[in-house]
Amino acid sequence: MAVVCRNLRAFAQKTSSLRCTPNFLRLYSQSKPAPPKLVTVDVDKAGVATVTLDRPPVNSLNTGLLEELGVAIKDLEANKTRGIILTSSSNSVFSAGLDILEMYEPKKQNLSLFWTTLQNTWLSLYRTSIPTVAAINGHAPAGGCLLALSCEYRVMVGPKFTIGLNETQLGIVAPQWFMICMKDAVGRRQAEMALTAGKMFSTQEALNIGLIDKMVSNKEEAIAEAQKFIAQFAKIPPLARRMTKESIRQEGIKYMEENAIDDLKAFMDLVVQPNIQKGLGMYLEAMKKSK
Ligand SMILES: CC/C=C\C/C=C\C/C=C\CC/C=C/CC(=O)SCCNC(=O)CCNC(=O)[C@H](O)C(C)(C)COP(=O)(O)OP(=O)(O)OC[C@H]1O[C@@H](n2cnc3c(N)ncnc32)[C@H](O)[C@@H]1OP(=O)(O)O
Repeated sequence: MAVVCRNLRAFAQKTSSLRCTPNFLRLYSQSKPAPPKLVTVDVDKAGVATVTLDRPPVNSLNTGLLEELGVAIKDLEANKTRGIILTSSSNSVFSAGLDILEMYEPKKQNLSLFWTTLQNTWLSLYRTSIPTVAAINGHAPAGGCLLALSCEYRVMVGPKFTIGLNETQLGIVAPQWFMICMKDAVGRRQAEMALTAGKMFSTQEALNIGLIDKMVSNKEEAIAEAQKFIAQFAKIPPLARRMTKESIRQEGIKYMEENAIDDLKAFMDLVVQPNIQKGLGMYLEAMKKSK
């Protein structure tokens, strides 16, 4: 029932007029099949989970997908999974980042839920004691790059895909915790250059600055490399590993624990500004026209 309720809540979030009331749940569960899952989880014989983002066409991160991803991580932690490989069901996009439709002409309550779900899911992924690898099998702009950066190791299919925190190109500032993730991976100097320019890196460029750890030529190779990375931890005492990861990631963890409310307020205040709303509308229009 918990899973059904979660799925229904995710569905209700997609359809602003519906609410997850008991009556709605009863009526809905009697009359309609469950909505498709946005995240699938497959655990192999070695106990390694492949977590696949599955929200066509571009895995843009809406509240429903983020919530499912957060729940999947918690479930895998409870089941003592040996590793998590985060990947995409698309063969050209890992994730297009935050779903712009969640931010365009939003209801206040939905916007708040969206951002807190992003914060919580990010923190779950960033701090999980389970070894994490992003198998990046397509473009990964902005929030898509954030998800990859939150993993411990990044294998990317190249050479034609791009990755980066491109927020300044969109006229916005990446939140502090996005910046911390980039600094974690490439160091302060490269992070400053990447973020101020909002640079999208080719796979080779990303490899050169350490934004990704390995370039491969297809998804199967990416998964195999991810499995190899995870396998090395079989010989490492888990408590020592967990404490080391938690300690080395302290800046990001502490930042979110201490600033989640201010971060939410800053986001909410910014998004509803008329000039930002106008910009979002134009951006959506431009994406449609570029087809
Ligand atoms: C832009 C945000 C601006 C302001 C926010 C305001 C305040 C926020 C403050 C702080 C938050 C800061 C954090 C932001 C992080 C983010 O993640 S913002 C999102 C940034 N993402 C992008 O800019 C990526 C845009 N997409 C692309 O570049 C391409 O789609 C991509 C290269 C990923 C794939 O290309 P392609 O395969 O050719 O697909 P299409 O471009 O044709 O897209 C297919 C349909 O998907 C829709 N779509 C694409 N990206 C998004 C998205 N992020 N959200 C919602 N919808 C998206 C696109 O419109 C097409 O729809 P259609 O089929 O036409 O209906």
